[in-house]
Amino acid sequence: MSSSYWAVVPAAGVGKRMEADIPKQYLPLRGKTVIEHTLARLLQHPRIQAVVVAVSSEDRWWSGRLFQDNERIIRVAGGAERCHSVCNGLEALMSLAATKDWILVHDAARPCLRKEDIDRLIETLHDHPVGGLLALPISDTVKRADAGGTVLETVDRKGLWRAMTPQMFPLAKLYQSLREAIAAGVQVTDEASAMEWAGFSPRLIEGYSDNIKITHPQDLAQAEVFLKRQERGE
Ligand SMILES: Nc1ccn([C@@H]2O[C@H](COP(=O)(O)OP(=O)(O)OP(=O)(O)O)[C@@H](O)[C@H]2O)c(=O)n1
Ligand SMILES: C[C@](O)(CO)[C@H](O)COP(=O)(O)O
Repeated sequence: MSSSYWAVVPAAGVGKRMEADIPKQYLPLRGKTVIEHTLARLLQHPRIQAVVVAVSSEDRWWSGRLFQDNERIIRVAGGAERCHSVCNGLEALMSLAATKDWILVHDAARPCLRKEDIDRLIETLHDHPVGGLLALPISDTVKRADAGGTVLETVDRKGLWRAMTPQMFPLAKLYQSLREAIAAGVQVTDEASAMEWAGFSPRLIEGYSDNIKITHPQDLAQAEVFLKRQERGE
């Protein structure tokens, strides 16, 4: 029997680095909010059953959004860190999905995700023993610096990639790995690092470079440009 595909969207952050008055996932972007673009990209994909969104309990912006009454959107409480928010989403799916169903975890702050990238993840990983994630090989020279910005060393970039999302793993394995890594005090900044800690080797899949995470103020204008280009079919 073929597996189903579900999405978990961590959307409970405050966006400190964005230096905005509201959480960055609710900032305006080409006539909608950032999160509305992100959720639309996932909901429009025919293979994705439903999207579990982790929203902060202090969130004042979610209610009244376009998706509030969408039956393919399940809201759960966010957590103190991104990994806790994702864990809460996975916990909700444990009573809805099969243990081997594939979960695509995607940041609310990445609104430029293309259907082709979701297609590539599913086509490449649907029968993979572990799962994997979208990523970009690093093409710049990489420096390590001290807190004051003084270069300490140039890092060999051979084999180095930047992780993006979605990150796609089987529900039960991901949920268990994430909970155990968190319990062990591991710094878990993405789902793949929890799977790696559990001894699995995720597969990296090169994605589009416009799948940026809106993190700093200038990223919003960049996302505007990328969405405009995508609308023109570029
Ligand atoms: N406790 C948290 C923290 C972050 N996130 C989500 O995880 C994604 C990626 O995290 P990041 O870009 O770090 O968002 P913030 O934590 O909001 O940003 P900052 O670190 O600048 O505050 C975002 O969609 C964010 O909403 C979450 O669901 N729960
Ligand atoms: C998951 C992620 O987007 C992969 O690059 C990244 O780790 C999120 O990090 P953040 O510090 O929570 O933005």
